[in-house]
Amino acid sequence: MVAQKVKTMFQEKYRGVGRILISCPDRPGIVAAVSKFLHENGANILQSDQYTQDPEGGMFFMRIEFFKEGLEETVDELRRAFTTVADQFSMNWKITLANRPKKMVIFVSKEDHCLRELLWNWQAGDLNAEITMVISNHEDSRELVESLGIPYHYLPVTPETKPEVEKKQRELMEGNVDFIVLARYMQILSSYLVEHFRNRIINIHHSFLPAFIGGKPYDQAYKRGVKIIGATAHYVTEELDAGPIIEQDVSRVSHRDNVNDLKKEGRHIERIVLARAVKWHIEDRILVDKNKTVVFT
Ligand SMILES: Nc1nc2c(c(=O)[nH]1)N[C@@H](CN(C=O)c1ccc(C(=O)N[C@@H](CCC(=O)O)C(=O)O)cc1)CN2
Repeated sequence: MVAQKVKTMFQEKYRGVGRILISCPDRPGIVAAVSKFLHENGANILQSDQYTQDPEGGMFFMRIEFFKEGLEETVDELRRAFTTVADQFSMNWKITLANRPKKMVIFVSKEDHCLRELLWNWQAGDLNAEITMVISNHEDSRELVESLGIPYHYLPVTPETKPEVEKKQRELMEGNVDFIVLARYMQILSSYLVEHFRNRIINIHHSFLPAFIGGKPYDQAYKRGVKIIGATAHYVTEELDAGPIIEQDVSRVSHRDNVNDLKKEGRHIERIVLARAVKWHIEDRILVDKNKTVVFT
């Protein structure tokens, strides 16, 4: 069973590995205090990244990956102990377990190239996640998804039924989701979902934002006569395609390309950009600062 094989592999590979993600007002002594805390609590730093916006007094961002024997059994005690350091520096922080797979729910409509990329990466063992279900407003991907033993929920949507459908989506995911990926899901989410999953819904927009927001971006790009097309992975906010950007990439096109040529080239970029963003989210590499991100790759 693919799911169990993926889960077991990561549990062994990342046993005892934890991550601390921190954002706080910058001031001297933060790195020293966090390093001292980890040393005093029997943890060994494996990787440390930090970034300060403005030495004159901006925000400070940090991601530390560490090893501590028996972490899985003592992580709650470590979190309680860290509050002293966190309070001293007014930190926004979290400590996560690298070997606990995040529960990922994928939303898809008819276009399945991004879904397929995520499933392929997951099967290959590159995504430490448990795909707990796929939700779609079309039946097209049911056979593919269920062939991998993943539950598939078909929930057609109209403007009139959207509120009750979103309520059903929330009910289906309850207790079974850490984050959502919109893999070319062509429905605008209401604040009912967006607020509940703040900075935990990743969308792939098929343009190089902020260009060509909204529907049919390739048609917009073709009409504009662009020489570059792109894709953008971002966290979903109430405002369409305006959330914190996580990853982008581009590709050259020319006057010889029609709209379908743009879409065909665009599908390659969309898949790669979304997979990168999902992997970074799973690995706790993304910190959100207002409407921007800091990504520690
Ligand atoms: N609250 C948000 N929801 C969604 C976002 C977002 O940024 N905020 N991104 C979109 C993805 N998207 C482009 O990438 C997009 C999807 C759908 C539409 C749209 O006009 N949908 C219509 C219905 C269209 C149909 O039924 O075929 C609608 O929802 O009324 C525009 C852009 C995902 N959701």
